[in-house]
Amino acid sequence: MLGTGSAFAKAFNNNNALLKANGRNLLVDCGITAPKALHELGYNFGEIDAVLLTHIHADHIGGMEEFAFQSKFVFGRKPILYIADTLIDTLWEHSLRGGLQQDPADTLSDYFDVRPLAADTTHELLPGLSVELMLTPHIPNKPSYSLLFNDTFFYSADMVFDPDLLHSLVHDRGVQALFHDCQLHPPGVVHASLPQLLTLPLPIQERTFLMHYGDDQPEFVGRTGAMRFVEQHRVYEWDGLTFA
Ligand SMILES: Nc1ccn([C@@H]2O[C@@H]3COP(=O)(O)O[C@H]3[C@H]2O)c(=O)n1
Ligand SMILES: [Zn+2]
Ligand SMILES: [Zn+2]
Repeated sequence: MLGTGSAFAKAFNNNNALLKANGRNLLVDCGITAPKALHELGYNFGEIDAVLLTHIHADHIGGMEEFAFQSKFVFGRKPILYIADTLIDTLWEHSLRGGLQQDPADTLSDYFDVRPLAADTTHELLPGLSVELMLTPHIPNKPSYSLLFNDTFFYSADMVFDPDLLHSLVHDRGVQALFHDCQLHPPGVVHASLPQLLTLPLPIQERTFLMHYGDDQPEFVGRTGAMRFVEQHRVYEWDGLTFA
């Protein structure tokens, strides 16, 4: 995990991940802190093969300008950008164009190999790694897509509490682990709050790991029921069924 912090956290980096599969590197979101977070772990953007974005908030896309510029002008390559088809226009027109547009580069495709993803369909991202984008509620009229990797690992985008979805993932779809954003202090409003997540039944809590938390997270260790915190800079090994 490059970071496990909320949008306003200062003790933690933005909630972004580096997912490795068969020697390839996929960034899961690329927020404001991602360039420095990668550097802290000994990576540079030239080693990132692809990025997958969940939604258009700066803690999830704020590092994309540097990723684009470094890829084009430092490393001379065009990384793959996996993104929901509904987000492409907003990402370019309303977030990145102001910085990246320069003659003759006038589109997102001048910087990235853009691969639009339809929701509710399984897509192969890298050898051995597939994803299904699930539109999950975050802010009204603002699409945000949670991620289901290899049918077994759910990684929430920012989303409000949706216990029916979590129940269905575990009991109908056999999901083994859920990384979920968590607002430690209620009300959640645009995220699931810890008190809400604590109402989940034990079998779901046991599979749930909390991320996207605020700076006072250490005060909540031991107060999360059967749920555990995702830890920044920790490497989670995942064999398709379990984490270690
Ligand atoms: N309606 C909103 C919109 C945003 N916010 C806060 O701004 C943050 C943007 O990044 P985030 O990670 O989605 O978390 C959001 C809220 O903290 C909020 O609290 N209410
Ligand atoms: Zn966020
Ligand atoms: Zn958000």
